[in-house]
Amino acid sequence: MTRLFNEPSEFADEMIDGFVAANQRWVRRVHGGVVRATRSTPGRVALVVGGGSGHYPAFGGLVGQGLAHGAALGNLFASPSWQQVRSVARSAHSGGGVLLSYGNYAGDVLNFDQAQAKLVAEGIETRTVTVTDDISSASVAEKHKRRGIAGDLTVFKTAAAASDAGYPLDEVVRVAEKANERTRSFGVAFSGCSLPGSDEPLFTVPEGRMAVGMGIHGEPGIGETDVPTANELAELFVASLLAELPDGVEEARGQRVAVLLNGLGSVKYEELFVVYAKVDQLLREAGLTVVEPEVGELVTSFDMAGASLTLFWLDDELEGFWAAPADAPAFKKGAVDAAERLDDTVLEALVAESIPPASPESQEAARTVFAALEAVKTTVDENVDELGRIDAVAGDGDHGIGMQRGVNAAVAAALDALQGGAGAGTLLDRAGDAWSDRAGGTSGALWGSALASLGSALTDDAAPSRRSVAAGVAAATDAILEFGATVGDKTMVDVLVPFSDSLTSSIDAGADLTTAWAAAADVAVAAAAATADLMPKMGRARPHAEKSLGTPDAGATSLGLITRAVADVIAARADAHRAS
Ligand SMILES: Nc1ncnc2c1ncn2[C@@H]1O[C@H](COP(=O)(O)OP(=O)(O)O)[C@@H](O)[C@H]1O
Ligand SMILES: O=C(COP(=O)(O)O)[C@@H](O)CO
Repeated sequence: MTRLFNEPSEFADEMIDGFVAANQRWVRRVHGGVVRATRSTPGRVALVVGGGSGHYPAFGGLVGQGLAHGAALGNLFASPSWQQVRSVARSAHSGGGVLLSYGNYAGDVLNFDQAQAKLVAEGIETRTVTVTDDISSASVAEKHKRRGIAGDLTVFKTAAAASDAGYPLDEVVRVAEKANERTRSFGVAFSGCSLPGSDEPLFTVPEGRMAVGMGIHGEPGIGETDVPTANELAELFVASLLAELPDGVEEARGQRVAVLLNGLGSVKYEELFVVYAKVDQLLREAGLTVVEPEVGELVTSFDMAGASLTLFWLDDELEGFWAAPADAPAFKKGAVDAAERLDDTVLEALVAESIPPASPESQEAARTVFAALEAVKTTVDENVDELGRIDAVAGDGDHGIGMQRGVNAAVAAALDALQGGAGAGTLLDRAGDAWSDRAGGTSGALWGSALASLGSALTDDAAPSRRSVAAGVAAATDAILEFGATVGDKTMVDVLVPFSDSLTSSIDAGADLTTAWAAAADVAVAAAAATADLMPKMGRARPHAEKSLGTPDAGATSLGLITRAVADVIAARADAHRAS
């Protein structure tokens, strides 16, 4: 369990502060994460990595010469927001384009993809390679769906070395994709982990048992056995990984492999070395040549007890890049050339954007929107634990705190906008931007997009009409549907679509906004409860499908609660107008 923390909600930020203070030789803080403290050669590809915090040395510990140029650092076990990724990429870019690389998790994909689209739109050539090395997480036929674990390191290391060799972006992508195809990992866990301030572990493994193939956020594995001896574990690791050769490798005998034996958080280095002795012996007996192995903590899962083995099947090109020098806080190899240190100028200072002019009617509407956001905040605060509990049944238990982080930031940004004279459109746009930036994860990206779309529909020009509100909700629904879920997948879409349909049809039938919204909120709350009967098909909950039957979806539940809270604000405003 985590013993040392101050305010749990501040843990990730305080951890990054300390990490940067202790590693100024290598890294500098930027909005959203860290970048190298040394100047990169102009025109070289910038490798930007990232993911949730709680996996140190992934991802900040892997920033430095010969490794990543920058890392976007999310909250604990939650992906960074697209704004964080974009900010780190802008700061790391030195004219040769950007390669985004990270483990294949739903929230990360969603946010890194959005960041990529924004970077491309502003003229920075950007590509992505996701890491999919965990062979327990999907079959070979679906290997593109696999999660990324310790294999992050081999992909990042070789991509960075290719960039240092002057390869252009297309070629760095080719090397990273080849490295990913040739990297295979297999992990086991002996205990779960507890996040700071939590009374309950996020997940557990029964005493004396070993979860085979469990993921680094407690995603279920492929089986459970009694805890084996160190030699038996080595045998399991090696046999499992030799049973699946990557494309382009016909037989194991005669191959050269880099080997990573990774501790997941609270297994001692000494234990790892005992396991490694047998791993090394077994690989040599199988006719493999081991090249520059690594034993230690490379990608962890907070204080989880467990380990993983990674085989990186080398060819001449990959071996050269694997062996190339690197100098990062948590990973060093050979000797890198001295590079010029950058000064401490704050990178990517957040420029406050001016508030565009708005009509008095839209400014008046902005006050109602602000009151609605405050009501959303109250509802989220009141339900934060329950939302976390629901999410923990099949997800990672952070939905409540993620929503809380998002709505707090949204209300603060909305207040700034209101004080600056914003109309309803701009206020919603600023609130959405702050929500996704601060919350990160899946729901942060979804809520950010939804508020921005609603804002575009309401504009700053006129008082919103009941028709423009319904059109705005429909636009927000379309924006969420862009993320790929459809009705029946057990997500917030199962609430948003019937809510929006009900609102539009009541208004088309002549209802006023108060009546139409209240009726639609009833539909939303009922639809949220009905998600209990569905099996999840998206996001973190997907692999836990059967566990989630009988429990509603967390994102659907919070949306149902929010529609009801906003209904009360709309009704109160209508009463006030009638009275005045
Ligand atoms: N593609 C998607 N489209 C719409 N909603 C989604 C999608 N993927 C996940 N969700 C919603 O996001 C919620 C998870 O949010 P949250 O727990 O805050 O994010 P994270 O999984 O990043 O921790 C789910 O309960 C579900 O309602
Ligand atoms: O947890 C992570 C990403 O999870 P999402 O739930 O998909 O946001 C992160 O730790 C891995 O980068």
